[in-house]
Amino acid sequence: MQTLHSLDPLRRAVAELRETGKIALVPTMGALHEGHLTLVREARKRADHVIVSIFVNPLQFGANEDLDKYPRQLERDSALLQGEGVALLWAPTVEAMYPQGFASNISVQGVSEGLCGASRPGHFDGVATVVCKLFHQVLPDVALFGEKDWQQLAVIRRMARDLDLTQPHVDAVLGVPTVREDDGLAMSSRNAYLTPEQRVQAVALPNAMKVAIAEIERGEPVTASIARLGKVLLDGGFSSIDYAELRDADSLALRDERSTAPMRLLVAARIGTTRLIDNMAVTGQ
Ligand SMILES: Nc1ncnc2c1ncn2[C@@H]1O[C@H](COP(=O)(O)OP(=O)(O)OP(=O)(O)O)[C@@H](O)[C@H]1O
Ligand SMILES: CC(C)(CO)[C@@H](O)C(=O)[O-]
Ligand code: BAL
Repeated sequence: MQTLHSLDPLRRAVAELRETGKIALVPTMGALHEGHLTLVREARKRADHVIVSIFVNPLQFGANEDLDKYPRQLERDSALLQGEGVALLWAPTVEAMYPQGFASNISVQGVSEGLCGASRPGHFDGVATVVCKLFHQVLPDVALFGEKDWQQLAVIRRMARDLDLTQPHVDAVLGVPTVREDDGLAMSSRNAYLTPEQRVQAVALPNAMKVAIAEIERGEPVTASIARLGKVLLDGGFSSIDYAELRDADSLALRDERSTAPMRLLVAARIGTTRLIDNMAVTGQ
């Protein structure tokens, strides 16, 4: 596996790989876990060469967020990716990604608004801008993202369609189902911030979501179920709820009572200062 940190060698390496087959891109911020490795394994099934990017993207962190303390473990991550048969690790420096004077921004309207877009202003502009750059740098045939970050996936799909990133080089933006710990907590690099006690409490998030979904699917009023979900989390050690909302799964539009489109329950909540997100399908609406 090659590891590259600047753009010219990356372009040369990508051109060489493309001569011998299809390329899949898996963008990450590192501190890899089984969720990321599942994306890599899915990528290997869909292309001849897998390129993984590791870049803790300053543009997508708010002023009071965890950019400085975000875990950086390049050596460990590199060994894991080597073991998964990855062809190339693209780990650009901040200067390589954002050269002096960088002044551009990709902003996706609609799907970026509300949910994480409301609690993390500017976050999805940062995500869209870096992912757009990654697509242009690597020109992948397929790019894979986790459903754990459901709204992010929707933003990237919208951007890829709007900016023609899916033609001619990028065939697909592929979502991969959320990989969970044995107790049901969605794997996330930020789980490492949890104290042992908070880690035990954190499982209330998927559990309370499953209860709320069962209630909603039985036809109980959505608002009451979501209010109970919030109370269970706050009683169980969570410090605040950023949002808990039922949305149209694809457009992320607010739920329309008469719609039969697939729905998604999306939640973001904090334990101490650690912010956890999760989302699950709601059927039978
Ligand atoms: N549990 C998971 N299952 C499937 N995909 C995941 C999971 N966790 C992360 N991913 C996906 O991996 C990619 C890189 O995510 P990232 O590096 O931000 O990891 P993360 O665990 O989501 O970190 P964070 O704690 O910062 O949210 C994204 O497409 C993300 O959706
Ligand atoms: C897609 C991404 C790599 C862009 O920085 C990031 O938001 C992430 O890891 O989910
Ligand atoms: N996993 C999404 C990236 C972020 O939280 O900044």
